[in-house]
Amino acid sequence: MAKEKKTFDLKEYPFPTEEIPRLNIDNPETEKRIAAGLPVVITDSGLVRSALHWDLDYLQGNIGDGKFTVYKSKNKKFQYFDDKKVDTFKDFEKPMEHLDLTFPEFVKKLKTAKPGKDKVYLQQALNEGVGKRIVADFLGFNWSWVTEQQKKNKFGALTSNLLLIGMEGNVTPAHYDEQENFFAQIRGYKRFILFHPDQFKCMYPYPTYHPCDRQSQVDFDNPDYKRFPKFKDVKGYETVVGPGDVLFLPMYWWHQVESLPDHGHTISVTFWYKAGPIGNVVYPLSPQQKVSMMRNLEKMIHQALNNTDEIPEFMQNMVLGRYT
Ligand SMILES: CCC[C@@H](CC(=O)O)C(=O)C(=O)O
Ligand SMILES: [Zn+2]
Repeated sequence: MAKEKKTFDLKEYPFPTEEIPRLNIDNPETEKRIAAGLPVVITDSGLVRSALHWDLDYLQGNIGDGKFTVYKSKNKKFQYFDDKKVDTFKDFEKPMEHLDLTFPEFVKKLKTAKPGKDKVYLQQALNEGVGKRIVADFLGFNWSWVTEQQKKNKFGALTSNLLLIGMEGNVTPAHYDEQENFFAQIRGYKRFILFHPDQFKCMYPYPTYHPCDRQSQVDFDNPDYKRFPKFKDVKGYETVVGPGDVLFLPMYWWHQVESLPDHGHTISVTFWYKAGPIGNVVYPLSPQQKVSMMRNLEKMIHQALNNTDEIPEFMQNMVLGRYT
């Protein structure tokens, strides 16, 4: 008997979205969508079956006494920034604070956080430092399936399995990644809002040399349509993933991710894969290839000018009145 469809009270955004298909791992459509670079929620994969019992107590008892990367945010947003680029932007204000905490210190902060006060988000790559029961759980992941997907789709190497433990209401604002991602949900519910790479023109990412490279400048809660007029034309896809669900999140697809309010803290694990080898170029170029080209051109101009202050005028001189 099919599981009754869970319904959620979701915040309305000012753009239309379509539902991302939820397909069983054995449905032939599932692998077709992965091969086509289309998002799909894969049910009954068992990818993280050996971790579905993970909760804060179990993890605290078994994950080890090392330090974990935890971000703290004054609001609900956890916008990634590249520390290595911070000093190229003197007046850059870090959107969140990086703490290194033991697991018990993290759990205490998570449990004592006051509504509307600081929120915390643990984001730590699973590595050999974890306790042996966690290692056993990790080895129990459905590696044969995900490795088969990696090979079939000619993905590059597995780069990391990031453990994510977020408070309800936490938001990772819209951005894209340059890796393929099988996102496994273990506990709680996360809303994913995705946009096709061809929506780049509506998403206005920061410049590549900015600490928030790959992140959209648009504040979804208060869009500035003067600065970002095309955002009003954006069209998205969305889904809510729950325990056992795996979302295939293709490289360069934009996504905003929210730990649903009123559903408790969330636990997730990512399976990030490098891009595969570039085959022969086929025209017309894909939106993903055009994003990659824009990135390379921006980086080249930044390097050649060797002065970030000169870049805006250089870019405008090249385009305004000539290609506009
Ligand atoms: C640091 C990674 C955060 C994650 C989104 C989320 O679960 O909050 C994401 O963006 C991804 O898996 O690509
Ligand atoms: Zn991401």
